[in-house]
Formats: sequence, structure tokens, C-alpha cells
Amino acid sequence: MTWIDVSQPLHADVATWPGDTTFSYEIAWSMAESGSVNVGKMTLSLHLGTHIDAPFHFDDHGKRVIDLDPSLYIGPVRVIHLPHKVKIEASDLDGHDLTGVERLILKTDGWPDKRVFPETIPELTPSLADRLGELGIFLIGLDLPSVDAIDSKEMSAHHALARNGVHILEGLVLDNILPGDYDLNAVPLPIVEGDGSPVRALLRPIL
Ligand SMILES: Nc1ccccc1C(=O)C[C@H](N)C(=O)O
Ligand SMILES: [Zn+2]
Ligand SMILES: [Zn+2]
Repeated sequence: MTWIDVSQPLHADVATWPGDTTFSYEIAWSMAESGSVNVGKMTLSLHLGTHIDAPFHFDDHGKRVIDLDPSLYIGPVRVIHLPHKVKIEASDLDGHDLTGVERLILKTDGWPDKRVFPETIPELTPSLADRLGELGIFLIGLDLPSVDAIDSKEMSAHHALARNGVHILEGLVLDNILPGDYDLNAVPLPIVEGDGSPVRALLRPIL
């Protein structure tokens, strides 16, 4: 079975958090100039497209990307569908048996057009973060640009997840993904000081 790409392509028009650094790519040194090769250069916010958050993103004393175990982002994952929510809370998991699940992806359908940055999105509640912690889930992924509301200053979901040892993977493209069990591969770059990192996120159905 082949891997399915669930990442947003990186190009100049990728939707960016309002006011944040957009994506740009240029050839810094062309074949003509160098005499041998094209050498590219890119600039981007570490929180655009499909990416992971390091705790330093929302906590001055939190871990940087280099401190995060890459194994968090490789391995079995459960995808569940929770569409049309304003808030996603612990009780939304009630119908789901998540015994043994370590990585969980929420397909919320809350960011339908990835070319446009959303004005409002479902937010995760601290009660959900606590439930994930109790279940032993250490990675939450979702098809949204944030686990908090767009206008949040408290970042209460980010903090509650971190308190519960749950790591964050944002901006997945799940339109063609059905609920079920998959293998995940979404490893960050070894950015030593990074508060986040873009990832190439891939899913492969477990049959
Ligand atoms: N408040 C911001 C201001 C500027 C740039 C990004 C944000 C974010 O909150 C990003 C989002 N929570 C993220 O984790 O990617
Ligand atoms: Zn982020
Ligand atoms: Zn975030």
C-alpha cells in the first residue's frame, strides 16, 4: 500500500497566519552564475502549511524542535471524524474506543478551502487535552491552523496539551482520508532553535 500525502504544498500563495511571514522561494545562485548548479533559498514562518509546534512556540522555557523525539511523529495513528464543531471537548470522544491509541488525528472539516486562511475554526478545550492525557495519547494532529481559536491570546489548548504531554501537528489536508487506522510519517527538520517545523505528512492505511 502506498503512502498518501496529507501535506499542504509550499508555494508563494500558501495560506499564512494574518501578519506572519509568507512563503518565498528564489534561486539565490543560478546555473548561469555558479557555472554548475541552481541553489535555492526559502523564507517562511515555521507555522504555515503542515507543521509541528515545539513547546517553545507558546512557552519561553519549553522544548525546541531539536529536543523532540522524532519517533513521536512516526507510527500508528487513528483518524476520527468530528465535523461541524465550534468546540471539540472530551465528551466528543465518548463514542470512540481509543484504547491503545497513541497518536490521534481529528478530521474536523473546519478549514475547507486551504487556499484561504480561515476566520474562525473549531477550538480544542482543556477538557479534551486532559482526556487525551488520560488515554496516553502523545500526539494530536488536525486539519486546522491552530488547536486554539484564531484570536486566542491565552493559547489555553496549546498549554493544556503540553501539560498532558500531547504534541501538536497542525495544517493537515484530510479531504481524501477516511476515518480508520494508518501509519503516520511526519518528521520535523532538526532546527536546533526552532519553535516549530514544516513537515511532509504522509499516511498509509493499516489493513
Ligand atoms: N498567534 C500567532 C501569531 C502569529 C503567527 C502565528 C500565530 C499562532 O498562534 C500560530 C498557531 N497557533 C500555530 O501554532 O501554528
Ligand atoms: Zn504552529
Ligand atoms: Zn499551534
